[in-house]
Amino acid sequence: MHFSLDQYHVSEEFGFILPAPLAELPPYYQPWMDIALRVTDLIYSHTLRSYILKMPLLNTQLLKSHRELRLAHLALSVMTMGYVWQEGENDTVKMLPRNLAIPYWEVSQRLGLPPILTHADAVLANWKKRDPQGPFDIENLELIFTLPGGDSVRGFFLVTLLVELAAVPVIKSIPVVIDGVQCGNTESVTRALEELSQAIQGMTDALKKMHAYVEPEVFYGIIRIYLSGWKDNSCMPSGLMYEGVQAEPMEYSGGSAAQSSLLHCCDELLGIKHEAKSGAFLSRMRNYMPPAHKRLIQDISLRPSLRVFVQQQASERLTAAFQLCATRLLAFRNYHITVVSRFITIPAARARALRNQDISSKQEMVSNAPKALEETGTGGSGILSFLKTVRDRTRDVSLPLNNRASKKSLNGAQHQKMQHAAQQAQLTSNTLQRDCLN
Ligand code: HEM
Repeated sequence: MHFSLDQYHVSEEFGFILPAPLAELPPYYQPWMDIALRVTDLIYSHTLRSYILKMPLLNTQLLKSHRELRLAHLALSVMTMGYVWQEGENDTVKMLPRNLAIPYWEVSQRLGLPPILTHADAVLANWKKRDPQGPFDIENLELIFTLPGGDSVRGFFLVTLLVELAAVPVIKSIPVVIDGVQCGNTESVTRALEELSQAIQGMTDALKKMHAYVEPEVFYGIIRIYLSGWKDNSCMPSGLMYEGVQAEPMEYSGGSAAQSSLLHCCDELLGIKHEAKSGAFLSRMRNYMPPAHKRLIQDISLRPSLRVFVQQQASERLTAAFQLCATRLLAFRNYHITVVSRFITIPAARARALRNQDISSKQEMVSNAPKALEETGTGGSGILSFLKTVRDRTRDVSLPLNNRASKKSLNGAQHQKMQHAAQQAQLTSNTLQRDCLN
């Protein structure tokens, strides 16, 4: 049967990004919007919690469309993160009040999303164009809701959105690859993999923009706490009670691009198998995705193996195209590790050093960062060792090229192009590894 993207809530133009998100809810929900749009100011004036406590309990049945529900979830998520973290890690709350918790729970249930800020909220559904006729580029984009962190928070969410946009051709190639494998069409699988590898390169290029738009100290010292959850978080050891929803507190992980469906799709398509502990974390992250996106990942995993097909066909051009996808995915993960070093590991070391010398001052943004986040993030294991394990398993999927055979079956220009691209990708990952990982 032909593999179609229609049933997965993804589009040929926007991939996993929610197309044209709404920026307004029906007027009945104005009390939510009035607060959600001012969350940052209300946090700075330490008044957000009192505004939320006075908010009316609204009926969610007036929310009808998927886009209305997504906007409502985003607004309620931003309020929740602000409510919990308004006073930093030392004065958190045990309970989310019923007038926020009940509608949040209902909207979450209808969407199949957890009641916490996810990648699907903050990135996929949190954008609008300044000039509606203008291009989809960062200068013409704005967030619908923001959190403390000024231009850096805008940059963090929008650059991540650009990575999602760069990956649209990845999503478009998936059905072509799957159908091609099923019908034994080597030529179409090869071409689709060549496009896919180019799109992965585009994702890495988009990720590089993080440095231009986000300041590491602001990310580490201000933004990160508002993305944090209440699972494996020592400053909220028993999670959060959602008043009027359940008598026991619940635990949820914070927002992270580990919840983006992109890399999960690439992994399943290329046949990358993760090690038990990191694999368990990544599978858990699938519960933080819109259910249709999670289903796409699962359905890819149920299809016959692309890697086995590539090995069976013994076509050098096909093998080279597969190999290029694997190498470029490896380069993306390596680059991501350098980003994490710059935005988390280095500022964390600085914060620790300042603390040890007892010279932490309010002026130093990193000194104000929550200590509880220094060692958490991934179910207890260190962030970098988790990311390196995931990276190493990506390397394992490689199908090295047999050089002599490849010269025979590819024409000269094709061969040179593939060789050059593969060498470039290899060089990038070698350099990155040498520079920052060892
Ligand atoms: C300043 C920028 C970024 C930082 C500091 C950062 C940090 C992290 C951290 C700490 C993790 C570990 C898992 C967790 O704690 O949730 C992670 C995982 C991950 N991040 Fe990022 N990230 C950034 C940008 C991005 C972007 C733009 C993407 C692209 C969509 C991305 C994709 C991923 C993926 C896919 C994982 C799961 C591990 C993997 O599959 O390799 N990250 N990130």
